[in-house]
Amino acid sequence: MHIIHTSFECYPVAKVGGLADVVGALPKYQNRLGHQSHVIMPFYDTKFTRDNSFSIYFQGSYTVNAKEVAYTIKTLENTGLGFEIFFVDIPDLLFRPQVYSYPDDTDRFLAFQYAVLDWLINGQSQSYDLLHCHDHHTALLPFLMTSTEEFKALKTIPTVLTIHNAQYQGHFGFNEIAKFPAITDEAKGLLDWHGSINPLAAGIKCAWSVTTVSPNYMKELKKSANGLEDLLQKESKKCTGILNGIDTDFWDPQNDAMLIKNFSSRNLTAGRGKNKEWLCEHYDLDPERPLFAFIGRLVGEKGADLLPAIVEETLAITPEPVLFILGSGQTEVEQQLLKLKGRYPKRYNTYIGYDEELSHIIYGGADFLLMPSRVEPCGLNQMYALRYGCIPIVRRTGGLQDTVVDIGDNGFGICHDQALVWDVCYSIKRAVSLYEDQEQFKKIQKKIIKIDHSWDRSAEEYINLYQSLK
Ligand SMILES: Nc1ncnc2c1ncn2[C@@H]1O[C@H](COP(=O)(O)OP(=O)(O)O[C@H]2O[C@H](CO)[C@@H](O)[C@H](O)[C@H]2O)[C@@H](O)[C@H]1O
Repeated sequence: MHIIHTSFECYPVAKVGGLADVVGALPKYQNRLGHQSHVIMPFYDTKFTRDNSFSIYFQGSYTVNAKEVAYTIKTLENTGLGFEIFFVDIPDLLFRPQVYSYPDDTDRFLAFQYAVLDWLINGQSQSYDLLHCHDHHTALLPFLMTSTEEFKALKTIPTVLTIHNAQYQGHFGFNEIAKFPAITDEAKGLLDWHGSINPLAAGIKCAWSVTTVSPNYMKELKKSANGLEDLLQKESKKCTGILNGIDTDFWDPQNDAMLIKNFSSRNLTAGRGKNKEWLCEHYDLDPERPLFAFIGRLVGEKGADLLPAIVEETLAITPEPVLFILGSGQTEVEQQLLKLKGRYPKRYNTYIGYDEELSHIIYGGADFLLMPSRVEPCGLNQMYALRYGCIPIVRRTGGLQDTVVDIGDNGFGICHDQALVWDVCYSIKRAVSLYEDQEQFKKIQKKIIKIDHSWDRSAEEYINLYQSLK
């Protein structure tokens, strides 16, 4: 099949979170199954675009509501990514250093989608068999393809919308309807959800198929989806959950160039020990104690607001653990975490910011990874942690529930039910007991490093889904 993924993130071009990891890996694994899977994304002003060469593939312009906008489609030369990647260049709107968080984000998302559709109609000799859009930033594509005159030439192309996170829906007011091509009242109804234009809702209504990134998250969304639960129940027949994979070419402790020391199950303890040593030396932590880490966006969904209290409670009452936190997000949480820095010498530290390399060393060196998420559609961190022999401590929610089994149930992780400080602290205590039983601790590490979460299986599940839509 000839597939095009549309996304605002794709690793290694631009990454804010897990969306980038998925879009940077899934097409490669689909190509390995004998398909032609491509990506199209915005052309940003980032290190990646400065460091690489691009060629012009197509130049065009779209007209929406009598306003003509010129765009250029670029391709990356010698991608080495395992898939072909195209970029929409609209300098005024897209060529910026950040992916999101601009006041005109709605205009940016719309312009990108219009340019993609115009290119698909006017700039392609071979048409695609399927368009796969990711999250609300590109969720209007199925609506535009089925419900507007301008883009109706594409209405026979099947569309799949993957919801990586239903908390973010991209809604805006009907006062911005003039930004759309002329549409009928019926089409207006498709854009509407509770009185505003809701791109994610429109995507759910108009896509041929809707997926979430784990089966359990799809079940949860039907009960609670930030206002979209009724819609997901109604559209239930076309909704499925497909668990994400991880790119095991890249996330491979044996060959990961970002690690201080590579390792496999044969030299697991020694190899991981070197990564832990480096972390403890650089961040002034005691290497003799069990090291608990958190990596992620410091936002409520990830339970990040609980972290300051978890640090204080844990270090006040338990003599053993050492904690390290890598993340950025809500300023208040960042400041609270920074404030705690001097208070527990050798036992707590934090790096506020985004650092891909450091994250790999943490997976390869920390003993336990904390994921007290309130919402976790799939979660990639626990899968990276497993592959690197770092035992996950997770709240039973979304994809975490699908991927981590508690040691008490003959499993390999530590699970708790609620996103509460007390629950997490209790799990930390259980983890310390496990760490004290080094024989059992190492046995579990050897077990988790072998768990297969590579994309092979999930890439095939997506292909089966696409083929069922033909
Ligand atoms: N400060 C930092 N420094 C370095 N690396 C950092 C970092 N903060 C985060 N990361 C990295 O970013 C990725 C985050 O993955 P998540 O699965 O937590 O994604 P996120 O919640 O953004 O995405 C959504 O989409 C993904 C993909 O579908 C779902 O798994 C998830 O549940 C859903 O919320 C991981 O690769 C992690 O290592």
